[in-house]
Amino acid sequence: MTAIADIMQTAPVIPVIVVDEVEHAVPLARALVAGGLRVLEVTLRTPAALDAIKAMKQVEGAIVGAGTVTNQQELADAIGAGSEFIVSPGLTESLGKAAIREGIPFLPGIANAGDIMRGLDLGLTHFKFFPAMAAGGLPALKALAAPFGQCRFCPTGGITLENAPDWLGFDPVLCVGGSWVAPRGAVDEAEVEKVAREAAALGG
Ligand SMILES: O=C(O)C(=O)C[C@H](O)[C@H](O)COP(=O)(O)O
Repeated sequence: MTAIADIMQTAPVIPVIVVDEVEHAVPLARALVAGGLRVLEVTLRTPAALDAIKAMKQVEGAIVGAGTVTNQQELADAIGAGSEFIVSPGLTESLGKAAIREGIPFLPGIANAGDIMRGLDLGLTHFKFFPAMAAGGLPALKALAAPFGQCRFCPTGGITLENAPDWLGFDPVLCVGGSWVAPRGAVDEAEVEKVAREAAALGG
């Protein structure tokens, strides 16, 4: 199993995906992977999400995980669907312990020092900074990261092609998450691939 640090360093942008119709899953994953974004976070926000995860895993090169995992039941469902990593908007002790017990790469959300300290208590060092822009943007993450030199981050929430380079220029940031690369609805594969390619190029 790939460690969360490796997953975070696979591509500079993790698409945050909302799938309403399972038919959209494979074309979307195919276009994103073709554009160079291999790590795909499918949010458990829609009834189609678990089937979308199963379907996307058939796309060669895709590393498919579940997002918006908020409790142990959702964790079990996500793992059952074949998720290769788990993203959560926040961090509870019960979810953190369960993810560690399962041995699945886990990226929980943090937004303050207490959240980070709860993660460190569990042995976690890699976090999603969420909601990145609303929680104070890059100045907030710089201030938060300073006392926690061992931690690495994936800012998500309000990230765009335009502001992503600023975030990625900060050393503790390994990647960013964003929905801008994965529009909802019917998939124009050529267009998604083009937008993904621009995002993948942020990695230099
Ligand atoms: O669903 C989750 O688990 C979340 O944590 C929320 C998402 O990460 C953000 O909604 C993505 O933010 P945007 O790129 O600004 O659309």
